[in-house]
Amino acid sequence: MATAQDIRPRKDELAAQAQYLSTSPTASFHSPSSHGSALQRIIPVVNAKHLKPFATEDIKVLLLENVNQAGRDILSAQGYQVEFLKSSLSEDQLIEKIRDVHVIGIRSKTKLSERILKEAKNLIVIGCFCIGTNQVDLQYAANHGIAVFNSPFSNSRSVAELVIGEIIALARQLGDRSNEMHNGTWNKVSNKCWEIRGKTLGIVGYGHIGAQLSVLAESMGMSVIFYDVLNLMALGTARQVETLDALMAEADFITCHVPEVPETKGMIGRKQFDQMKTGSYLINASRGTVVDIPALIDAMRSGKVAGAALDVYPNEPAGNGDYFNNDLNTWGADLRALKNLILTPHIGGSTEEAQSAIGVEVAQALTRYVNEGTTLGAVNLPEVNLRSLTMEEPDHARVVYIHKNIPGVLRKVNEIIGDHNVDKQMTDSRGDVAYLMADISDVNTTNIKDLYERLESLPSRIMTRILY
Ligand SMILES: NC(=O)C1=CN([C@@H]2O[C@H](COP(=O)(O)OP(=O)(O)OC[C@H]3O[C@@H](n4cnc5c(N)ncnc54)[C@H](O)[C@@H]3O)[C@@H](O)[C@H]2O)C=CC1
Ligand SMILES: O=C(O)CCC(=O)C(=O)O
Repeated sequence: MATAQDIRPRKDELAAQAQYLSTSPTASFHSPSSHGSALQRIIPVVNAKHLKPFATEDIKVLLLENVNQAGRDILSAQGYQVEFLKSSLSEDQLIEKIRDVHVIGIRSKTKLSERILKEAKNLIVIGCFCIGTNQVDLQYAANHGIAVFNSPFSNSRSVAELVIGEIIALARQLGDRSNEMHNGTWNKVSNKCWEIRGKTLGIVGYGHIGAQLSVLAESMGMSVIFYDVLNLMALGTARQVETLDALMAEADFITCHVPEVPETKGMIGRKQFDQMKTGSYLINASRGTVVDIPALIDAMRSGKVAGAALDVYPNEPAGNGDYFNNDLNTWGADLRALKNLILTPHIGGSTEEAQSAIGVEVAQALTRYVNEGTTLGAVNLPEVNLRSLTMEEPDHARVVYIHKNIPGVLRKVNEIIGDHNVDKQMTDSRGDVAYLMADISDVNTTNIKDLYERLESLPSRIMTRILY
């Protein structure tokens, strides 16, 4: 099994380095979930040396939840051993599998809790092939030197378009009319069917998706208001309101685009439904815990809410099949019986465009991290990057030292690597964890082994990797 200290000379791979030009996934003009980085680019270096940690055929990658082919191809092309599964796994199955792997790729269903990550002794990096990272214990991962990457906006447009479709479908009761026709019933009605022009859309969470939706909705003649914990620039003629209460009371259509965090759990509950205008509509394509579904059922039965669209649920099945029943969520049957309710199986980001873009973006981030130690775009570690080594620097090695953020560590590390020529070095910290990268020259495999062992023996050590 490959380990980080395995310093066998890598195969001679002189292929030019992939010319990554991806923007930093956390860079955004207003994203609150970004970690403060300005727009950063991975600048392609002519004649860059392709660093590798150890024999790449030893790197085991487990991809769950039908990760897109484009991403699978990038990882396989590196020579990694890639195992691909269409669905997610039960906790026990996952524990068995994760023990072995260095890289895991998931989407929104696989929960990487502390219990599971504790078993992942070889894991160095997690790729969330989606936006949300609430399914991963990010702090536990950081404290154990496991980097986490996601794709923060590649499926935003797909979600926004789905919501636009749903606004019209709800206003015109399209789901019900279509179901009736499928059952042979002709039911030509205009009662309580509306144009969306001139209606007010209330967006809860004005991030990547909310802002995109704002532009689309205005172009169809809607007025847009939004509520966000941050003070944000309103696009077009949209208007930020001070409170969620104000948004609930004013909007005709309310759509949720907040992350799953403790503050958003049950954010739309009985009190909020009471505040809504009678005959208004609710859409949730964020996370299932954001809306109190029994309260929604009551609000729809009473006529307060005239229609709703749900794409996400507190419990979602691991794979496709006949699972949307009361075993999954106790209120499943009550929900399914409601009129003018569009239920979709978490497909907000499920378009060909989004999935292949996400596949490429996350697979490239994983490859860069495994091969070069670059953390640009990581959601739980500081963002650290060094200019690439070139082919003219054959006896160089890159030291990656993830350590506890405590005083005195840099002095100790520099005592160790300072025996060699340190060409360049960068270090940054995030909370309790710090990440150091240094390129050193004129080192042979014996030096590298020695460096590795000395760094590993420091009490501050979380994880050491040497790439060359
Ligand atoms: N249905 C699906 O397939 C998909 C669902 N999602 C979900 O949508 C969520 C939003 O995605 P993005 O727009 O890309 O995220 P984002 O991070 O760009 O925006 C989220 C916005 O919510 C705001 N926010 C956070 N807590 C809040 C609170 N308590 N009250 C009001 N506003 C709050 C933030 O300030 C931010 O502006 C994701 O976290 C994910 O869970 C994302 C993609 C696909
Ligand atoms: O497509 C998926 O599996 C998950 C989409 C999603 O919810 C996300 O990107 O956060």
